[in-house]
Amino acid sequence: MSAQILDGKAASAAIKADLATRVATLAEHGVRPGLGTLLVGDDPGSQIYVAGKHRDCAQVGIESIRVDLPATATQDEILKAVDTLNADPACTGYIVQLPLPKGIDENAVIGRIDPNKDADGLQPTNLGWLVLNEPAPLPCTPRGIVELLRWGGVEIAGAQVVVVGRGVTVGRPLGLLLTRRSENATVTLCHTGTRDLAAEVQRADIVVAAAGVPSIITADMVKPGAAVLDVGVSRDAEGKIAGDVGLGVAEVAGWISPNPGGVGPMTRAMLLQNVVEAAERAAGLA
Ligand SMILES: Nc1nc2c(c(=O)[nH]1)N[C@@H](CN(C=O)c1ccc(C(=O)N[C@@H](CCC(=O)O)C(=O)O)cc1)CN2
Repeated sequence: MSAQILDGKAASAAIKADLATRVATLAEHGVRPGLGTLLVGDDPGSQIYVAGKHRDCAQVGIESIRVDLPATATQDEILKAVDTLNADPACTGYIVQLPLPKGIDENAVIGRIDPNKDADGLQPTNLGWLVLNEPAPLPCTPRGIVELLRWGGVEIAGAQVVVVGRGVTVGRPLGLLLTRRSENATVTLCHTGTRDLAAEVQRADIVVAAAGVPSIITADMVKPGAAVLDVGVSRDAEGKIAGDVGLGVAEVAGWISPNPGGVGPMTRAMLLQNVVEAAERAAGLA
């Protein structure tokens, strides 16, 4: 068996085309959404992702505002930049690119974001709305994963999903999203304290690997026909991506997301979608 490809590039291109028409409609109502990014330091991966977000904005007609601070920026300087974005009327939504440099209190910075401008759905108020199942911007990678599964025709309702990794940008919110009534999956969240990872993965219909450990998911762990999504991004010395899913898994799985070209482009598309939806709500067009 060879797995069907969950092509995030193709799926995100269709989403972006739809968003471009919605941005044009907003323009007819005198509304121009603007996405801000705050990047601190020189992490090579973060530089690539932020540049991609600005390219995406240009493609769909969203204005973009880029704020870069050096790796030496203090907590106070970062909070000041957050306050400036909170106050900037041209910036209708923004993100603080993660991770922040060592020594910075990440939660304090995210907590300072105006929840109404939180394009990432990671501000504590919005994560709280997600727990309460109330409308709010959703975290981009989990939302992108759900959309990619739907796009590929993978049955989510009733599925046994194993998520590997309990990080705040992927694993934890993904568990909340997939267990909503509208998705209705059963989710097991695995992490470094999981006793027998292989046994958990072996009974999964859908595996989401977001551990950041190269090739942690091997072919012998995967149930034949399962959907396997690779969210892991480790980089070698040349900056080349090594995913969490090992060689040979594609021969066993029913669906597989490439990495790059799978969940990453969906993450970026969902960020644009959050920005457009917020602008539509504000304009009374939602
Ligand atoms: N504030 C946030 N920080 C981070 C998030 C997030 O959702 N919000 N998630 C990740 C990184 N991320 C988004 O910022 C992200 C990851 C990957 C991609 C992407 O398009 N990847 C490409 C490959 C690009 C490359 O060559 O490296 C792909 O998969 O095809 C976009 C965004 C951590 N931080």
